[in-house]
Amino acid sequence: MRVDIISIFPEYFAPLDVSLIGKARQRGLLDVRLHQLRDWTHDVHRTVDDTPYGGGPGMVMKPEPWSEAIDAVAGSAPEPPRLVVPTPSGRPFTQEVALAYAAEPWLLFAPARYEGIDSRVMAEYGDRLRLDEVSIGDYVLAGGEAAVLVMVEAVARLLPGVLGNAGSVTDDSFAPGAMAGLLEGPVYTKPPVWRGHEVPPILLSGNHGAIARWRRDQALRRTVANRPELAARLDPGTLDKRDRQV
Ligand SMILES: Nc1ccccc1-c1cnco1
Repeated sequence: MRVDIISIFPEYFAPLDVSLIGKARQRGLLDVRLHQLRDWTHDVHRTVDDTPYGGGPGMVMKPEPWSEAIDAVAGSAPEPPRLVVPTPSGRPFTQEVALAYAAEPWLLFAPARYEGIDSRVMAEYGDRLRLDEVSIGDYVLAGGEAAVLVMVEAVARLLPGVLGNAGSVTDDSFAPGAMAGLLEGPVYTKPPVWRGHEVPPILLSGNHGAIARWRRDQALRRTVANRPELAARLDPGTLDKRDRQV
């Protein structure tokens, strides 16, 4: 997968050089290319923003640098990238969206600063680049760069070969499968007793069926406690009679 990111802060993406993503790039599983938006400005101040038409606070990112940058990166490629614009007013970025992105050969992220990008840019590229405006959550960030980091990590870990233990993907909280729709429950490792806290004995029992049952009970409890709206959506058919006792 190729990932292009256009930003006025390309240095923000240094974390993509390390850990899981860094290794995936070194192994050729992921091709991340960073671009400085200001390289497509033509004034001495390398201006990328201006005051909003209609008045109001803040500044809006000008359309010209973005269109020149997107054209330079995506060009007239026969198979153009999918354009992803992080915005608080976008549709929710979910594991389902991450899975859809992981199936794309090429993503182009356009993180904005200020009050956002002139909306004519989205109108210009909406169809040809299959524009997706997405939000990573209901909170206010200073810009879309942090959201791009979140999305690139969520997507890259789904790519074949990136995660060492393929099981990790299928065991995800939000991945399809036996734990589908449930939050992950508590996890433990050695030592068996730490500061007087014992590991739940069931986990040392070697009874894999009972362990799976216990883990599902714990996941269900945590989901009901922390995300009742997810618990409410669970398919009754997936809740066996013991689940209903939780
Ligand atoms: N708050 C923001 C400001 C600028 C660009 C994206 C966001 C965003 C994305 N998801 C939540 O917030």
